[in-house]
Amino acid sequence: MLLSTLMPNVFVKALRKLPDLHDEQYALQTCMSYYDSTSGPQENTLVLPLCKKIKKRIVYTVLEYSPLLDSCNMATDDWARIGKDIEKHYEKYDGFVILHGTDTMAYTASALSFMCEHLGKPVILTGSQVPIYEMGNDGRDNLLGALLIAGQFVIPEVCLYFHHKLYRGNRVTKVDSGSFNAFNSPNLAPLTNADVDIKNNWDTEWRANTTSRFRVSTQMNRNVGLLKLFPGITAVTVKFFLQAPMEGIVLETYGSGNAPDNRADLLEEFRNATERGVIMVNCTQCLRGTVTTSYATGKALSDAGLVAGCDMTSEAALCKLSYVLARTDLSIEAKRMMLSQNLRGEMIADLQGAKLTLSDSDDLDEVTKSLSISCKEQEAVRDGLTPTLACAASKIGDLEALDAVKELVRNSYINTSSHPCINRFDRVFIDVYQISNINSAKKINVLFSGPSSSMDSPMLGGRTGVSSHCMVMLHLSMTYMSITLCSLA
Ligand SMILES: NC(=O)C[C@H](N)C(=O)O
Repeated sequence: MLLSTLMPNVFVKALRKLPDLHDEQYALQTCMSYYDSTSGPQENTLVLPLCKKIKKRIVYTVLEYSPLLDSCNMATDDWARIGKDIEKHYEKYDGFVILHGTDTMAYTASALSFMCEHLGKPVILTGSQVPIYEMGNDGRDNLLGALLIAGQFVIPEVCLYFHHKLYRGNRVTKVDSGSFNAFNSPNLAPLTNADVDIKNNWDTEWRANTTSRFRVSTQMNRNVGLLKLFPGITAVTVKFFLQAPMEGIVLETYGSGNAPDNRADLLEEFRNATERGVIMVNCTQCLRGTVTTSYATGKALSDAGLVAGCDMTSEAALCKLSYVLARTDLSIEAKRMMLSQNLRGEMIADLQGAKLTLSDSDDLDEVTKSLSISCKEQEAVRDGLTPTLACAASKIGDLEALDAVKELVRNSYINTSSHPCINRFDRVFIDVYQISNINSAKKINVLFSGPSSSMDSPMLGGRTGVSSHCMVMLHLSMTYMSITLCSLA
C-alpha cells in the first residue's frame, strides 16, 4: 500500500504486460498510448487487441485511486468521488468501468445509479473474487468482459459485470463469498449474457428518456439505516434504532412484506417514527419477490405509514433513501412519493401510471415539426415512430392509445389511400389487437417492419464507428494491491 503511492500507475504497468488486455505492438505503431494531441503523453492509455467478435479498437485510460481501499472501508464520500470523476471525464469517454471490491459493490452500484442523473453512457462496476495477479483468477475475465461491453454498446445504465453477466447495478446483491458466480439479480434478468457470444437483452435495458444534461448529485443523507425484523425483536430495540438523528429506515420484513400484527408495541414504534417524519421503506428479507399488502400482517405496516419497497433490494432501497432524503428542496410527502416511484429501473415499473396520452395526431406532428426537417424526412420520422408508439401502447395494454396511433397513420396517408403503409398498418394492427399476450412488446416488435421498430438497431443499441474509448477507474482493495506488488517485485 505504501508503495502504491510511491510507484504511480502500478496497475497500468502490469496490464501493459497482459496481451489479452493490451496490444503493445498496435500502441507502439500508432504512438497511441504515449501521446494524446490535447493533453500530451498518456502513459495510462491502453488498447485491447482485435478479436473475431469485435471489429474495432477499444482504447481505455486507467485512473488509479490512492490510497486503494478494501470496499468494506468505503463510504458515501468514496461514492461521491467516483461520481465526480465520471462527471469530470464524461464527455471524453464512451463508457466507464470501475474496478471495485466485491463486498460492497452492490451498494456502490446502487448509489451511483441514483447519483448519476440523465445518464447516457454505460458505467460498469466489476471486480474479482481471486486477485487479478493470482493463478486462476476471475479478475482478468471480468475486466475484459466489462471493457468489451462498455466499448461496444450504448447501455446507459450503472451496471455490474460479473462472471459473464451484466446486471443492472441497483438490482444486484452479493450472494456467494466463495464462488466466481458471486452476484445475483433476483428480480431482473441479466441485461447481457457474455458467454461464447455477447447477447444483449435490449427489452430489459433502462433508458433515462431525457435530453437533460448528465449530472452527478453527490448529496447523500447519511442518517439512514437498515433494520431486519426477527421473531422476538423488542420494541425498545426498535425505539432506539429509530430515534434522532435517524431520518430514513429500510425495514427488512418477512415474506411479501409482513410483520407481526399482534405486536401493538412494535407497530406503535413504527407509527410514532413515521409521524415524526422518519421515512420507512418496507423491503422483503427474501431473496426474490415483492412486497404486497395481501396479508393483514403486511397491511399493518402500510397502515403504520411505511412506503412499499416493491421488489427493491435492500441495498438499492437504502441508497435511494439516502439520495432522496438529501433533496432539501422536497417536502416529506414529495420524498415519500419519489421513493415509491421507479427512478432508475430499481423496482418493477408501475404501468398503471404510465398511460400514453395520444389523443390525436397533433402530438407527433409537433415532434416532427420541431425537428425542422423536410416533409419527406417528417414522413420518415413518422413512419419510424408510429410502430414504436404502437408497441409502447400495446405493452401497457392501452387500447385507446393504440387506436390513436392507428388514426394517426390513417390521417397521415388520407390522400394516398393506395399507399402501401395503409395496408401494412391495417394488417399489423389487426395482429396487435389479436395478440392475447398484449404485454409482449417483443412479439409485436417482430410484426412491424418499420425502419426503427427493431431495438437491435445500431442507433439504439450497438455503437458504430471505428473505435471507442472507455475509462477504467481503479478501486481495488489494498489487500490486492499488496499482493500485486509482491508479485511484481
Ligand atoms: N474479493 C473482494 O473483493 C473482497 C474485498 N474485501 C473487497 O470487497 O474489497
